[in-house]
Amino acid sequence: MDHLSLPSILILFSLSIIFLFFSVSTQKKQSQPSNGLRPYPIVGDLPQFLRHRHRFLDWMTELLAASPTNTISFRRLGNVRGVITANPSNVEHILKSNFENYPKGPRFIHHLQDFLGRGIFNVDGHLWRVQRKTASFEFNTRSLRNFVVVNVQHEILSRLLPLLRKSSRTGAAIDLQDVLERFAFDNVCKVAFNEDPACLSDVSEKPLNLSSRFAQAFKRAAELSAGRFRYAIPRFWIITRLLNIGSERELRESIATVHGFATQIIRSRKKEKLRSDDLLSRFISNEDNSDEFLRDIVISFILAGRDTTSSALTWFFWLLSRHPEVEHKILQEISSVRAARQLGDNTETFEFEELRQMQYLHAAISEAMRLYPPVSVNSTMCQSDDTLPDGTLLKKGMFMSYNAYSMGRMESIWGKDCVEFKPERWLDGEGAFRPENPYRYPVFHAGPRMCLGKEMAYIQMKSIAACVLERFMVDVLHKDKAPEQMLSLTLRMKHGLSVRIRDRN
Ligand code: HEM
Repeated sequence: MDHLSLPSILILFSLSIIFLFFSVSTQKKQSQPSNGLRPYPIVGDLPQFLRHRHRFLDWMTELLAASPTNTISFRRLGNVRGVITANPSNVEHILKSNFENYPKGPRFIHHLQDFLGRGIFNVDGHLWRVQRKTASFEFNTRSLRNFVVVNVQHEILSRLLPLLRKSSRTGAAIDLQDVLERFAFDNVCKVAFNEDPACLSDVSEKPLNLSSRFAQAFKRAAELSAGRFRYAIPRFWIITRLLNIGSERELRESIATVHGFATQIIRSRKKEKLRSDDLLSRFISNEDNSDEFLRDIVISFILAGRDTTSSALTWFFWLLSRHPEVEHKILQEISSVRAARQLGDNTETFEFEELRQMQYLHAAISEAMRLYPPVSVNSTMCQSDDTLPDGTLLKKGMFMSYNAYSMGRMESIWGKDCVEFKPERWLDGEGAFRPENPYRYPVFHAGPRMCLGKEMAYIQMKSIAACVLERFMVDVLHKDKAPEQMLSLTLRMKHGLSVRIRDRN
């Protein structure tokens, strides 16, 4: 509050009163139910959203499951209207068949623009196509894949395993979510621009250098930018940004640190003319790309790869703690991969080909993401009036979202056992992994904008899971209580995942 001046307090106070007045005065005047939601005049479905905020995804799932076509419409304050679906035909329609009609749209882009600028994650149309073309070419090169494998192995051997070993000796509880987030950040920074923020190294041994300041600022900038989507009054953040107060002031400072650091690296890399296998070096070779453009690309990639794998693995380890039979099968698979090794090959981590052979582990991680998709809800904007395959009408300017979390829990897609954790559902008779249609399982998105880092993500997740489980037992504290969810840009555990590490031998 120390940044708030008197006029800004008055503005905030008046707006709160107006908002409260509308919420309370319209409580009794409910209109006809629409798909399970009862919109109030002016404030729309907002009171219901607020009431179920703490269990938002499960509430949405109940509504979507109760709707005959697994699709509902909603209306927020200020006549912001939209549709949410868990219906694969609708998802295919918006992400592929009628892709051009469903861009991210100005609302999404505006929220993240200060942070992401014109990076791939935050643009539509021509700007997106140009970045996508270069990026998808690079993501399909063997040299990038090797670069990822080597960096993952290095982070596991030099930081993750020593940290867990130390923790197993002391017996102290650690927050596994935090550890995995630090790992993912180090790793994606190496891949994006060959910088090592060393987030996972022992904090006590590390002075706060420029890259760790970058890491801290990046974390805050991502949290605060995501927070803009959660305002009860949409676009209210624009006022606090204008006044440069509260979280918007902190966001501005964090973004300045992130942008400054990235620009400095880009300039020195251009001057040195040193090339490596990271993504920045690959984009820099096109001399038409400005520093600002390169900065935006790098930041978008870091954001895309930062909290996604850590979110998936955190839920995976929690699910594993409740399913020892799955852990047992993973361990059997790891030992058979080890047993098949050539004599003299003693590397502690796993090569790409060995990871590829771990089909059951692949299934178990995919199954964890079915129940807890890192990007749980994703939104587009309808560009011109349209009708979805299930008959739902959409008007120009409405949101069109799909809910991957609910889709993972739809009986219509996965059958009666849809809420159970069963990696076997992904395997054929021979035990080989059977990929699912991406419109039924849009965990990595689908269609022309599908995630570019999927293979990179599996390399990272499988390497970590295999190396950790082979050596340690991960005892989750309070494992019988479902962790509270926190919906940021990714699905996180609100209070982290407290675990104790024990040496398996
Ligand atoms: C478990 C891990 C991951 C999951 C579940 C995941 C999921 C997704 C999803 C749902 C989208 C669509 C987002 C949107 O349109 O707003 C996306 C896009 C993207 N992902 Fe991933 N992702 C993962 C890891 C990664 C990694 C490690 C990278 C690489 C650094 C990456 C790079 C990208 C990029 C560049 C896009 C934008 C594609 C475009 O707009 O054309 N992802 N991802």
